[in-house]
Order: sequence, then structure tokens, then C-alpha cells
Amino acid sequence: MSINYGFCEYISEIAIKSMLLEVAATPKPGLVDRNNSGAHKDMDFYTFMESSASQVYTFYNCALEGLKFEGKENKELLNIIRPIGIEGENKMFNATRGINTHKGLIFSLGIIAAAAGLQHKETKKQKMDIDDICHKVKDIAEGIVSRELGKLDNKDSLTYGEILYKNHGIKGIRGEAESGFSTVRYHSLPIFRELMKGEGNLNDNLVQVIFHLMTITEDVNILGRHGVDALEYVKSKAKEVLALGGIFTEKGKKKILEVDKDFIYRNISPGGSADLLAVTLMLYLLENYS
Ligand SMILES: CC(C)(COP(=O)(O)OP(=O)(O)OC[C@H]1O[C@@H](n2cnc3c(N)ncnc32)[C@H](O[C@H]2O[C@H](COP(=O)(O)OP(=O)(O)OP(=O)(O)O)[C@@H](O)[C@H]2O)[C@@H]1O)[C@@H](O)C(=O)NCCC(=O)NCCS
Ligand SMILES: Nc1ncnc2[nH]cnc12
Repeated sequence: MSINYGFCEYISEIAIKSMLLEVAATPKPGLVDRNNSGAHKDMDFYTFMESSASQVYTFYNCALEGLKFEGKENKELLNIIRPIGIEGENKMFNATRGINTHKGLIFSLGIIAAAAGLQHKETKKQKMDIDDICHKVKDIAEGIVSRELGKLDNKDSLTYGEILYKNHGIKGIRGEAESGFSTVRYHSLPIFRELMKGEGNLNDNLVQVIFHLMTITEDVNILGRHGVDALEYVKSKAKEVLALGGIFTEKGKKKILEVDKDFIYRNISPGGSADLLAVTLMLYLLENYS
């Protein structure tokens, strides 16, 4: 079987482009962007640049494993790409001198890269069918919540995601992947597609979409740091911004800057929504290959 290594290069290129354009989108409340570092004292715009650049082979190799896959069930692919993702996390920590900028996003984009490899193996096309990609993501992540979060009693130190599942049944990033990124597939991506047909520029369209994401994302970063009340607060603020027209009106822009200051003061960082914004862009780029 001849392997199209050029396809893997392409997947890596657009995954890293999604990471870079997400952090560059400005202004994003409580998040690192070109204005400020949001509710983060340990990272800035350049930390995200360095982290993104360190992931070239993570997504290349995930796509390659999808292309090469000869297993019976797509869920077998998760254990094949997991070590690649863990190596990617190590490269991230090395590049950022120990700061977690993209642990979640490496997981999300890595699974999508593998799903893209699976599809390309079937179709030999670079223009991707996104519904099929999300279906393949669901297959690859099948059972991850119960398998990884269902048995935590003997674990010593738990992550935010593990604590939230144990105490509240919050599924976090694993639930999102197991659903085939349904928040993106059925909510943020259709909105982004429509915005990209309009007059708005890429930056403003990305900013507008993160506010739509903030109204519905079960954001583990917010829940982990502050709890449910803070998540409801974030959702209400995002709705207020959108009700004023968001980035596309002067009143909306003014409100966004106020909310950014407010989230920084409250140490609120919607990192989960930021990751889903990058996933939204990745899927958009996959279906708009030219
Ligand atoms: C599968 C794992 C990635 C799971 O790791 P973990 O147990 O930590 O999972 P969660 O706690 O559930 O969330 C992990 C990160 O996922 C992002 N996220 C949060 N909510 C959502 C959501 N609803 N949907 C999608 N993604 C979500 C978020 O990541 C982003 O934020 C992090 C940076 O923000 P920060 O606040 O600084 O984060 P912390 O430093 O953790 O908090 P503080 O101490 O500062 O307060 C950054 O990671 C962003 O990406 C969540 O943090 C992992 O266990 C795993 O298996 N990894 C191996 C790799 C792998 O399997 N790869 C597969 C193919 S490559
Ligand atoms: N721009 C951003 N700021 C803070 N955390 C993030 N996680 C992913 N993107 C982020």
C-alpha cells in the first residue's frame, strides 16, 4: 500500500494553523491573545507560539497511523496514537518549560488527525467529509469515559477532569471526543461557516464563535478552578455580549473588553472553549481544502 506522506504534512500544517490562529484571535475574555495573557500568570502569547511549533510531528504521526491502520475496529487506533500524544505533551512541556498550554488540544487535534488519515485511506481525497470525520472520532474514542474515568478510586493525584467526573459526572474533553465533538459539529461549526460567507474577517469571526461556544461548553477549566456558579456566570456574560452584537458592533466590542477585565480579575479562563474554537477551525479547514 503506497502511503501519501504529503497528506500527513498537510494535516499537520492545518492543525498547527488552527492552534496559532486560535491564540491570535483577539480579544478573547480571560484567555491568552494578542492583547494580554488573560487569567494566566504562567504563560503568554509566545508560550503558545513555542508550544504550537513543537507539535509538527504529533499530528503528522497521528494522521500517518490513520493512513496505515489495518485493524478491525477504529477504537483500536486510540492506543496506537496515545503514545504519540503523550510524546507531544512531553514536547509541549519541553517547549514551554513545564507549562500546560495545549494538553487538551493535543488530544483533540490528534484524534481528528487520525480520523482524517482513516478517511483519506478510504477516499484518497484531501477535501474531507466532516460528518464522517466526527463519526470516526466517535469510533476511536468509544468507551473512553467509562474506561478512564469510571475507575479512579486507586488513583493518587487526580486531574480537574477526573475530579469533576468522580464528584459530578462531568465528562469533559473525553465526553466531547466520545460524542464526535458534537458541540462543534452541531453548534460552533455551522455558525462559523455562515460567518465566513459574510463580510467579517477571520479574527472577528473566530472571536464571535468563541462567545457562542462559551454559552454551551461544559468547560473543565472553569469548573475545575471555580465550580458550577462560575460556569453559569461565564455563560450569562457570553450571552450578554452576543445580545449586543458581539465583535461586530461598537457596544459589543466595549462589552467584550469589560468582560475580559472582569474574567482576569476573577481568574476565569475558558480554556475548554478556546480548544473547541481551534477544533472548529480545524474541521472548517479540513472541509475547505483548496
Ligand atoms: C485525555 C486527556 C487530555 C485528559 O486529560 P485530563 O484528565 O486533564 O482531562 P480534563 O481535565 O477533562 O481536560 C483536559 C483539558 O481539555 C480542555 N478542555 C476542558 N474542557 C473541555 C471541553 N468541555 N471540551 C474540550 N476540551 C476541554 C482543557 O485544555 C485546555 O486548557 C489547558 C490550559 O488551561 P489551564 O487553565 O492553564 O489548564 P491547567 O494548567 O490544567 O489548569 P490551572 O492549573 O492553570 O488552573 C490546556 O490543556 C488546553 O488544551 C483541559 O485542561 C489526557 O489524560 C491524555 O490522555 N493525554 C494523552 C494524549 C492523548 O491521548 N492523545 C491522543 C491522540 S494525540
Ligand atoms: N488562548 C488560550 N488561552 C488560555 N488557555 C488556552 N487553551 C487553549 N487556548 C488558550
